[in-house]
Amino acid sequence: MTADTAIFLTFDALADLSRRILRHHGLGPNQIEAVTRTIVAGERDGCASHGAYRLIVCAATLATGKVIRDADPEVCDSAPGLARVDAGGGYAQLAFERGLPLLVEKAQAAGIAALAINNCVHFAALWPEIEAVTDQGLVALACTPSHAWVAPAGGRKPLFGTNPLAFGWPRPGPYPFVFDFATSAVARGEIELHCRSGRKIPTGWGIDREGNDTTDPAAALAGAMLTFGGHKGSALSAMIELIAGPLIGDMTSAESLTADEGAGSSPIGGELIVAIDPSGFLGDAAAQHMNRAEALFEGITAQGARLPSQRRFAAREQSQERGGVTLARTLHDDLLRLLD
Ligand SMILES: NC(=O)C1=CN([C@@H]2O[C@H](COP(=O)(O)OP(=O)(O)OC[C@H]3O[C@@H](n4cnc5c(N)ncnc54)[C@H](OP(=O)(O)O)[C@@H]3O)[C@@H](O)[C@H]2O)C=CC1
Ligand SMILES: O=C(O)C1=NCCCC1
Repeated sequence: MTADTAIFLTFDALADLSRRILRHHGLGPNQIEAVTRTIVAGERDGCASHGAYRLIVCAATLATGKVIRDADPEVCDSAPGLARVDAGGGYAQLAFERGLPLLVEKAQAAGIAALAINNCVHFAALWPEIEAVTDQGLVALACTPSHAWVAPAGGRKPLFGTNPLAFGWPRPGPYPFVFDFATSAVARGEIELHCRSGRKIPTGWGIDREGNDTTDPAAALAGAMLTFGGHKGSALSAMIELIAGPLIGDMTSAESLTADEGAGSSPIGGELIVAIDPSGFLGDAAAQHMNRAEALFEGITAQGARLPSQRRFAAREQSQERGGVTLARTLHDDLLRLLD
C-alpha cells in the first residue's frame, strides 16, 4: 500500500470537474446534470465507492456505447398506484428525477405508490433517491439488480447482483432514518477501491475462481462475491432480482451481464421505488404514531449504537462546514487524465 496525499475541492469545483469529464466522454447535458448531482452528493457524504470514483466508471461505461448519451426519460402514468419511467437507455438519475413528482402525487392520493424505472444504466447509491422521497414526508423503499457477480449462499458461481436495498423513514429535524446497503457482503465498488489502493480485503467478501476464500481483491472480482448474512442476504438478493427485474419487465443481473457482452459497462435494467404516506393508514393520527417511532430511534442510540446513515450525515455536515470535499491525489490525478 502506498501513501497518498489529499486535495481539497469546493463543491462547485467538483461539480465542474464532473461536468467536464462527462461532457468530454459524450454524455448529454440533462444526463450530465443529474449524474453530477449524485457524484457530488456521494463525495460530500463520504461515500467513497459511489462518489467521485464513479466518474472513472462512467467514462469506461460511456466508452462501451451501452449508455444512450442524450436519453430523454419518459414518464408514464400506468395505474392509480403505479408510475413508470422509461429511462431510454440513459442513467437512472435523470429518470428518477423525472418520475419523482408523479410517485409523490400518487402516494399522497392513494397512501402507497410504486415507481418502476425501466431501461436504465445504474451505478448510483440509492440513498439520494430515498432522501428525495422522505423529504416529502413519505416512507421509502428502493432496490435494483446489478450485474451477476455474487454467488448465492451455498453456491460458488456468480448469479446475483450486488443488489442494493434502501429504506427511509421521515423524521423531525434535518435527517431521516435511512439505510442503504448492498446485499453482497460489501458493494463491489468497495472491493474495486481496495484493488486501486493495494489493500487486502477481509475474508467473507469474496472467493476466487476456484471457489477458495480470498483476501486478494482482484481475485474476488474475478471469482465471485459473497452475500451478507449468508442465506438471509441471499434471499433478499433473490427478492430484488424478482421485484426489480421480472416484476417490472426488466432484466435480472444475469441478463444484464449477458447484455453487457463483455464490454464492461455499468449494469443495465430497472429499479423499483415504493413510497408510503403515513397518513394513508393513520389519517389525523399520523403525527402521534410518527412520534412513537422516535422512541425506537432513541432506544437504539441510548445503547450507544449508531443509526445507519449517522456517519454519512456527520460527513455531510463536515463537508458543508468546509465548503467542499477532500480527494486522494491519486484519484484526482486519474480524474484529470479522463480529460486527455
Ligand atoms: N447501483 C447499484 O447497483 C449498487 C449500489 N450500491 C451502493 O453502494 C453503497 C454502499 O453499499 P455497502 O457497501 O453495502 O454499504 P455499507 O456497508 O458501507 O453501509 C450500509 C449501510 O449500513 C450503515 N452502517 C454501516 N455501519 C453501521 C453501523 N456500525 N451501525 C449502523 N449502521 C451502519 C451505513 O450507514 P453509513 O453510511 O452512515 O455508514 C449504510 O446505511 C450503497 O449506497 C448502495 O446503494 C451497492 C451495490 C449496487
Ligand atoms: O458497488 C457496486 O456493487 C455497484 N455499484 C454501482 C453499480 C454496479 C454495482
